[in-house]
Amino acid sequence: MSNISIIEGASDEAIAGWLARAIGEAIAEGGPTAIAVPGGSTPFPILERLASMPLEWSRITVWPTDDRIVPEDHPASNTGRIRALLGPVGAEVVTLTEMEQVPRFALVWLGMGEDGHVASLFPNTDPRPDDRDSIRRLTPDPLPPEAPFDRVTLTIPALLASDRLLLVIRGEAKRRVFEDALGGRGDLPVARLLAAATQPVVCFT
Ligand SMILES: O=C1O[C@H](COP(=O)(O)O)[C@@H](O)[C@H](O)[C@H]1O
Repeated sequence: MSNISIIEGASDEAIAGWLARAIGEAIAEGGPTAIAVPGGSTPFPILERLASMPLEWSRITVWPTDDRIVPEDHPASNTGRIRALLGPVGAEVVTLTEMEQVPRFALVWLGMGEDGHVASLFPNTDPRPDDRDSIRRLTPDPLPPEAPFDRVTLTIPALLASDRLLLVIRGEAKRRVFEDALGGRGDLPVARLLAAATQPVVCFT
């Protein structure tokens, strides 16, 4: 497991500031910069603040870590919501399909569900660090009631082909799941991901 820093009680503004610095550093190293960002509900207030920060957005390609198989104008579409915020400032936002060639990411930002899923790697899907595919289409079981759709997702090796990992874990129940994963207890997707990570990981709670 890699070097993990936990930053407690961070505001959305503080997390957006951290992201802007990390992305700015990656851009300064030259060339196009690919990042991956989560969906769900937690990231959007942070993304709203990030979108107003002075970054060279035209040099940034944004990949959703995962999405629900719905049209982009559906309220549950992660890609649609990310594009609505970051398209207007000049970022390229990728639509995740099994046909895409996945780059190495400067930064992968992940959320986590209370069931220990990261991206759309749900416990029933047996996500593996040695998966040969970078992107998979799958069906969560049980289907989460707030987003009961088939999914498309980056796999563990695609998420770990990154220079940094960031997690934002809010709420006591998620915190307990995360602490168990860190302590090597259980075999949930988040535990598998963290066990295989070698890059620096920052977790905001
Ligand atoms: O369905 C999803 O859920 C997770 C967690 O979302 P949150 O709303 O509890 O923050 C998210 O990370 C993932 O990208 C999303 O598709």
